[in-house]
Order: sequence, then C-alpha cells, then structure tokens
Amino acid sequence: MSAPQVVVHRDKELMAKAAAARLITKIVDAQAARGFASVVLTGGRNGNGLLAALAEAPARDAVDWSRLDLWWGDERFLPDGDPERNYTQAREVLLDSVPLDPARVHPMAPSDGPYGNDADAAAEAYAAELAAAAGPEDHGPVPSFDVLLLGVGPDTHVASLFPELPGVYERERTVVGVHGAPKPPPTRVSLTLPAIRAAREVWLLAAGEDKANAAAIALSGAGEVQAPAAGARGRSRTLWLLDEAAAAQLPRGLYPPASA
Ligand SMILES: O=C(O)[C@H](O)[C@@H](O)[C@H](O)[C@H](O)COP(=O)(O)O
Repeated sequence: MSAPQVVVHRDKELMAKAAAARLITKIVDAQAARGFASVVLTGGRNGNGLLAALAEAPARDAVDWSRLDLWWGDERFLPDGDPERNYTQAREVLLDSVPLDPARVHPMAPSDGPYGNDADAAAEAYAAELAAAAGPEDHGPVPSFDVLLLGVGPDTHVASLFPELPGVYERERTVVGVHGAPKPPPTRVSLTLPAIRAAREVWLLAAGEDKANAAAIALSGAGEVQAPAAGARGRSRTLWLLDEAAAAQLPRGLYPPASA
C-alpha cells in the first residue's frame, strides 16, 4: 500500500479542473498500455465537480469512452432516477454526454430494482459483478481499478464507510449494505476498505474549511475505524487532492508550504 501524497490547489474550481486533467491523462495512458481503463466514481459535490470539469475539458475527446469501465464506490440506496442517486448525478453532469459502452458501465442497483428494498442483497450482487470482472492478474475478487475516486466527509467518511459503523470493520466482503448512515439517506451500498485498496490509485478529494479537520486527522496517523479516509490507500499511489481551505490544518511538512 502506498503512503499518501498531498497536492494543494488554490480553490475548489482549480482543484476540480486539475483533477479532471489528471484523470484524462491517466485514462489515456491506461488505454494506450492495455486497451482499456477502469475508474471508480464517487458521490458528493467534489466528485461531481470533477466530472463537470471533465465534461468541459477540451482534452476529454482524447479519451476513448467506449473502452472505459465505470464502477461506483458507493450509492445512496434510492429508486432508479432519483435525483439524489450518485448514478443519476453522474449521468447528468457527464455520462449522458459521452459515448460510453453501456456494457462497461456498472451502477449499483436502485431500491426499486431487482433486489427490491434489500440493500444487503444489492451489495452482494455488486460484489458478484466485481468478482466476475476480476481476472487472474488481479489481487482477489475485485478488478485492479486504474483510479478510484473518493470524496471525504467532514467526519472522515469515504464512500459510505462511516467512523465506527460496521462497514468500516469489514475484512472479507468487498461490498456491504449500510444502514443508519449519519449522512442522508441512511441506507446505502458501499465498497469496503479491502475493495478500495485493490485500486492501483486512490484519489481523495476534499475542498472547503469544513474538511480541514478531517484531512488533518486522516493524514496524521489516525486509525481507519475512527477515520475511514486513513484506510483508503491505493496499491501504487494514494493522492489527496485538496484546496487551500481543506489543507489549512495539515501537519507541517506534509506538503511544501506556499511561498510567503
Ligand atoms: O454518496 C455520497 O454522499 C458519497 O459518496 C460520500 O462519501 C461523499 O463523497 C462525501 O460525503 C463527500 O461529499 P462532498 O464532496 O459533497 O463533500
């Protein structure tokens, strides 16, 4: 597992644009090397901000959208088409305007889908879908995603893994149903930390002063049960992409300070 690296941008707009540019390059490189790329999307304003910046980036046409696998790190367990669903929001900001191959797009099931209102069954089905996509070269029942994106909550949650709730303790299953989440809606489906750690690169996005404490805690050696973001690591790279407000409380020495 890789140690976190921190990159600080002036504000959240610049952070989103720079992350979008970084992601385009990553996808293009992976497609050139292996023929396809795989990215795990996140919910939340920062993840959507990145997708919106990607939609506007002129270089987006360098991506072969038909050879991109898309997965989700978590989902708010709501009916299909609900405006609060992470899948709905990602479609609106980017996915509906690029020529993806529908067979490569893997949303988590909605609460009115094949598993009805059973988030645990939806989680199990998603775990099976991930396992079916994993090959012998992967490290277990999850594909080696090129980039897994995560927003960070003010309480240090990532995906739908909240401090001290059962999901963050999970060591075996790759996807779990989440009940009683403190961030609405209470019922969710989430990748677990072992699944997140199957990614080659994990990028955590946080902007705004309400994230400063979370970033400082997660980057100061906190345990993953109390601070799930601390346990989100990529196999070859862990990148924290912050704006200055979210970086305001980081311990000294974690990134080069701005020149005076
Ligand atoms: O479904 C969700 O809400 C998420 O995936 C969640 O983990 C989110 O990424 C963080 O809460 C950060 O959200 P913001 O970027 O909006 O602060």
